[in-house]
Amino acid sequence: MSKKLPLILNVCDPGLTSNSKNQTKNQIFHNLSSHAKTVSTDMFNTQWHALLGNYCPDVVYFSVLPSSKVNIESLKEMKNHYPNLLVVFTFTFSDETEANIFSENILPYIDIVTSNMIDINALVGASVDSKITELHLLLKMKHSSLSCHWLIQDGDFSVDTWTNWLLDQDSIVGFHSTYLFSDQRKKTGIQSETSDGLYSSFTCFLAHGYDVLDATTMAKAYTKSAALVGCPGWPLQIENLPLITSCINGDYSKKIQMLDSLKETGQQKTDQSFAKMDLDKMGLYPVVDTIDWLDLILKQGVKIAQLRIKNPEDPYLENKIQKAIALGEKHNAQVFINDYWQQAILFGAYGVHLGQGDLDIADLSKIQQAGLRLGISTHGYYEIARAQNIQPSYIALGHIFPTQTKDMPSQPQGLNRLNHYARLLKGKVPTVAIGGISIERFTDVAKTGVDSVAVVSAITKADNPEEVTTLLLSKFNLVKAEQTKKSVSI
Ligand SMILES: Cc1ncc(COP(=O)(O)OP(=O)(O)O)c(N)n1
Ligand SMILES: Cc1ncsc1CCOP(=O)(O)O
Ligand SMILES: [Mg+2]
Repeated sequence: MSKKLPLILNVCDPGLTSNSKNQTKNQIFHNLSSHAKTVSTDMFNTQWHALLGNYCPDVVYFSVLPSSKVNIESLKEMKNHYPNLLVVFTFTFSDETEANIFSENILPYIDIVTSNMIDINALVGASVDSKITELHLLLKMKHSSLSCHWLIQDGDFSVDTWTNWLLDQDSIVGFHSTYLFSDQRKKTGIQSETSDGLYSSFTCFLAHGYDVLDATTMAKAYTKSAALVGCPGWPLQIENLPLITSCINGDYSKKIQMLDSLKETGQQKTDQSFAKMDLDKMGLYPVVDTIDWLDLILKQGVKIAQLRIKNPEDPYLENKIQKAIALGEKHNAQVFINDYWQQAILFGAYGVHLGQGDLDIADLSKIQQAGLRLGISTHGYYEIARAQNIQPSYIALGHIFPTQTKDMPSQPQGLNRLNHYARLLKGKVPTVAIGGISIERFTDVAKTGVDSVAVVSAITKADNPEEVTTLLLSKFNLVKAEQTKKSVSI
């Protein structure tokens, strides 16, 4: 059965429903495997109920229109009937009256406002050269009770850098793309990132079910490849991912901000990259919590594994970490220590695995300078872009399927997304898939092209763990052999 394509209800000014701007938008929707139904504001105002009933859109996108053209009652009723329906609104400032209508009547029903810096500055009465932190403060003061996101487009022609800011009540995230007047760019003749392209692709990714951070990251990658090659498809080039900076009051550490700002000031990528993995020793990646388990799997020929002890009060923690390192050396295997980066440095581990929260407290420069490998957990495009800034030894992608082993705040990614991530990162940084990977699902996961497949319960809950370990090792080798055969015959 074919999957229904995401649908966007595109509401715009009556005179603009069939103009060339809308054709460009429709092309973007098409390139990104979405459908759009374009209607005028008049039609939305009078027939929103029937439109929503007939088309069941994933996102309603108010693209080019003055705020005063939207019937507030229709908008309000729609949001009351469909509270989970995402509403994106592109705000353009024309005069104070329009701005007041937008702030007072429209904004309460909008999930994401897309706009450019000049219009948002005008909306809140900020000067044109105000810093993003000042703008954030003014927005918070003016709209303190609101929980929507603001995606703001900014650009600097003089350095050919195009920045988007994603603001909410608590954080500012910057997404920067630099073109440096590239030759490819000159060929396409596209002078700047077009905000229409950015907002339309952003809306598409939302309709596909990505969250605002992932959708912004992907829209930046999409518009960058559009400027470079003209008419791109799904974002599959890691070079086009934006540089992510300036997370304040958010979840991210000063350490990562420091790495980001080092990059911003032109620090060479290679200066900070973490030690490399031995790719030939990736493959089945068991994650276990005791030395006995580690011993068992390494004896079966596993060459990459992790010691993951979740009790920091374990009285034998240091002893176990030392034993894990020694076992790795004995079996010539790449053994990672989960979480305890200081002990891993102290005892000379092969590598450390850190999740997004761990990155807040770890000293990444110390890990890198000690020559340890670093693996980082990610759960989508935004975190992949951030992890890529850090240049880790591998990027873990998860969780792929529902798992009983760890409480996950995010949704399972599924094989389709994993396929895209694996293609995006192939040849750039080694990848590890993790989460809910059973014996039955193992081959399909390996076939996505990831370098390693991490499992916990598939081995630790098995009746015969030794047998399952050898089975999974051979399953991985089989897929790898088929992939090598294919790449040779192409
Ligand atoms: C290979 C691999 N991928 C992901 C994780 C999860 O790390 P994290 O998000 O820090 O969660 P904990 O494992 O610490 O609970 C991992 N350990 N290994
Ligand atoms: C540690 C971890 N990180 C993301 S999912 C997961 C647990 C995976 O365990 P299982 O293979 O049993 O689903
Ligand atoms: Mg962790």
